Amino acid sequence: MTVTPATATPDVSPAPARGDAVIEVHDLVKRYGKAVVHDGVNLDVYRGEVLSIVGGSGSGKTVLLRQIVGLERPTSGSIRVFGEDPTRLKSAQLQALRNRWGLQFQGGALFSALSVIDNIALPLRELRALPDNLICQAALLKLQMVGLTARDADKMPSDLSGGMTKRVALARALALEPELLFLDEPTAGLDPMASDGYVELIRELRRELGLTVVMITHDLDTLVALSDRVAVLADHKVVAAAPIEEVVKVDHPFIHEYFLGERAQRAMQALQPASGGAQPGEQ
Ligand SMILES: Nc1ncnc2c1ncn2[C@@H]1O[C@H](COP(=O)(O)OP(=O)(O)OP(=O)(O)O)[C@@H](O)[C@H]1O
Repeated sequence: MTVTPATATPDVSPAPARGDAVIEVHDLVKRYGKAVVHDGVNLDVYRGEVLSIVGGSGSGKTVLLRQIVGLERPTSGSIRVFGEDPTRLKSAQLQALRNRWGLQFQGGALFSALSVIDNIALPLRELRALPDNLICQAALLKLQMVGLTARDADKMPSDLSGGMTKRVALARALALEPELLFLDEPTAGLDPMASDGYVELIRELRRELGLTVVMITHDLDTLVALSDRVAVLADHKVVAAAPIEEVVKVDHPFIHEYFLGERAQRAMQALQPASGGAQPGEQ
């Protein structure tokens, strides 16, 4: 694809819905004292899509995710996930809602004193709904799903490479068979091969499990390989939410800098059909 010079104005409307909206963020304002992080953020995430959030350092990507999953309260505005407002639910209802998503947060450390299999089994044990032998079997299945084997089950986190650690964290995020997966910088710190392997894994899981994925990433290769749409956070709002090909046409300084540099142009070449990069609507 040829990257067209930016011509349009900010605030591109979201692409047509591919499914119903799983996440709806409307007029979100978030302030810490006088410091404004979000000032009128609007964003919908549709069932089955991979939506990536990009933005400069400190633009509020993680704070947005933390509000969506109910770890922080918005100053004003509304957030709905599967039609529910996480900030207004009682703890049992919030837990039921949380069971519908998996989180792999940046530095989402494994518990160092627990083995790989016990880390993966933890969310299932917390539910107290299954006998332990079934929990172990379920955790083993998740381990295999992320490309590891039963031989890795008894390893301790300190024995794992960076790529394996991310895969175990992903297996734990998938333990409760979520419909929705949040990934914060999933490939940060991985070498290019491990990063490519991880991207391929997410693609397969998404295809096989029909997951909706919301991902924060600085890594353009990951962004291009996985995203159906990209939401750009700048000026305290979402200034574009659209397929990458449309986002790059938006006339905004951050978008110029981020998408139209030399490195970006190389990553964008992966969007050409022959390369097998993610095509909008790919399942
Ligand atoms: N609990 C908090 N109290 C006060 N300020 C906070 C708090 N959490 C985040 N912030 C501020 O909110 C802003 C957005 O932070 P956030 O971590 O969401 O940025 P980000 O876009 O994820 O950045 P990066 O790409 O560097 O990880 C930052 O200025 C940060 O200092």
